[in-house]
Amino acid sequence: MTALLDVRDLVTVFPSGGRDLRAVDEVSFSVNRGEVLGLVGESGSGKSVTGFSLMGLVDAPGRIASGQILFDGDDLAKASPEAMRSLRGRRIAMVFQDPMMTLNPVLRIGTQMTETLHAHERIGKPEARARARDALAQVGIPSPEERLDAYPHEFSGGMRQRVAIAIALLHRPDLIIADEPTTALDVTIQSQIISEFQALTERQGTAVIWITHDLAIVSGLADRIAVMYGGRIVETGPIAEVLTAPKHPYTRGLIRSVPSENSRGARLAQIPGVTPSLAHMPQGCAFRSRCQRADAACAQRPGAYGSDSCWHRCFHPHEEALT
Ligand SMILES: Nc1ncnc2c1ncn2[C@@H]1O[C@H](COP(=O)(O)OP(=O)(O)OP(=O)(O)O)[C@@H](O)[C@H]1O
Repeated sequence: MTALLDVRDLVTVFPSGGRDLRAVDEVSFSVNRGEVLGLVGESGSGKSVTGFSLMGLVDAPGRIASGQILFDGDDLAKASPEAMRSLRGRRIAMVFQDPMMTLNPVLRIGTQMTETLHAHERIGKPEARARARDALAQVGIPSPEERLDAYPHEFSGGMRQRVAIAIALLHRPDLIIADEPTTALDVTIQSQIISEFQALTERQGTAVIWITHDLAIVSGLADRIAVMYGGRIVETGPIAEVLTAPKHPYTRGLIRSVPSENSRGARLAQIPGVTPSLAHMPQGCAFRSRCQRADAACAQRPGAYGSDSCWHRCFHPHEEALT
């Protein structure tokens, strides 16, 4: 089966001090139709910049320096700004941590939704309004007909994020990139929105890249996982396989730092040290400055070891399952 999205050796850079700093460094992964990929890593690991690269939304002077983003056969890394504008929202949509990245504060919700329907699908006003109302109802907005006439500030944070999700789903895109969409919300609302989002995307057959620093979120949500560190994917595979027998020391550290039922009250094992800044990324394996297994070999850049669908980048991988 050909993947819906096939990202190959993607490099996205931000120029600084006369150098191109690699925020995304030779990243490769694929997403099949209807599949959910969890893109996980600590703050600054390059998850959002990967998402923005796929959407053609990297802030200048940042740019995609090399690699391919094959989406349904077309290379988005080489697509014109016009082609990306036509694709965005319609075939690939993004939900951000802050819903105001999607919503225009001075326009009524209904106007925003019907304008995008008109622009992308050329449908008339009454039909667009009905579609917009149904989309709000689908994400659990009460009295959707009346709420179409409200402004974004008249919604609570959770409801505003629901509206942003409704807009992302409006054109039944093939792929949604969800960038920490529930992080700013309280835990109960968070889990409600996650399960509603999951049900809706499943019903529509939408593929999802779920970006998060929180492994607990993706463990119940994703089919596959890709773990990022220092702009690189260090391990990827089917979620159950990676979570039960993580090979990369960084993945193992992330899993150990997630609170579980059993660990309540116990000290969690934090990964010692901090993520190096882009300007000070170590040569070779980016994790080696924090890794207890690192030795001289790790000054070289590790290749991808394993199978096409399940691999890691480590010279000293763990072989045993987690206990
Ligand atoms: N517009 C920009 N200009 C310069 N550097 C940037 C820009 N955007 C991101 N970066 C840098 O790129 C690196 C990756 O950032 P990114 O936001 O993708 O990380 P992340 O894993 O999504 O973290 P978070 O969870 O905090 O959003 C960081 O070092 C960040 O400082």
